[in-house]
Amino acid sequence: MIVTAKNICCSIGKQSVLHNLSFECKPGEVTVVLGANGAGKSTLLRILSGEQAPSEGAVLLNDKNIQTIPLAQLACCRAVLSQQYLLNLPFSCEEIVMMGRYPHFNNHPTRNDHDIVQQCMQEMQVASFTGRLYQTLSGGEQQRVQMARVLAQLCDGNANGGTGKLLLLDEPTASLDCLHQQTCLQKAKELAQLGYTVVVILHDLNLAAQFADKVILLKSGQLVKQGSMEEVLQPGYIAEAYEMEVETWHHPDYPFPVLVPASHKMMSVLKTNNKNNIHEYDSRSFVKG
Ligand SMILES: Nc1ncnc2c1ncn2[C@@H]1O[C@H](COP(=O)(O)OP(=O)(O)OP(=O)(O)O)[C@@H](O)[C@H]1O
Repeated sequence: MIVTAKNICCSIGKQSVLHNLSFECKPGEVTVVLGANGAGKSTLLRILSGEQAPSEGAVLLNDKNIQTIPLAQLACCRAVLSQQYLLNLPFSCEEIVMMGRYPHFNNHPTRNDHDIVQQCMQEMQVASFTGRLYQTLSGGEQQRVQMARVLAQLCDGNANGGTGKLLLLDEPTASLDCLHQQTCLQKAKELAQLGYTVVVILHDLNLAAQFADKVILLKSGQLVKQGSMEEVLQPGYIAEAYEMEVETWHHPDYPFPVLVPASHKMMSVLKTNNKNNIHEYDSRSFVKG
């Protein structure tokens, strides 16, 4: 599914939150939205999901204005992981994941729905929480259950094709440990490779470097830069968006750069090329093991 944002503007009261944003998110790609706190990332995601209408401009899904697509139809092809889920009712974990299947059945879930719930719980490593009350889980465990729910919403069982599906994730790794950050974004990448269109808000520049095909970098609701990961994750653009200096390090064994705050230099293991603020490791300086 091609997602086209056309001249998106959003005002809340007198505050202009998003200014004239235009971009395209394509199937097969993970698009990462970056920007400082308050830059407008979550507002943009709500507009891309159809939950909120822009003040001006439009979001098109395969050339169709998302605001004209019936909710029941939208729920079968796009899933959203929001930042926070406050829940006061005593649902079990599998009941939460089953909520992702609600758009797909009328009164009772089928065997296929139950199978998909189990499969998605296994993929997010939450199958062992079956029978547990959701509220009794830790923050990161709850986040993984919510991720299983959005996967279940878009899953179509054995076929598992991704054509025509849109996955929107707002800081999916915020509460996750480093292993589960990798599991979660690896899953997002796999789904993109199956043909899903995936949009992820992240704060960690290094996770963005590792998983993004495309990056949209915002500052105060305006586009700083959009393009491939290599084009956008440049010290100059990062400084503009975050008012923080970073350095970009490259290692010959890794296809993506490492971004570090400029104050934390490891001069002993670096060969410095200050011209572009880019550093290259001397790999012989590292001892494996
Ligand atoms: N309902 C609202 N009423 C007033 N201001 C709002 C409302 N929703 C968002 N804003 C403001 O709009 C701006 C963008 O908010 P948004 O949540 O999109 O930022 P964000 O980039 O997702 O931030 P963060 O990284 O902190 O999650 C912020 O300044 C926020 O205070």
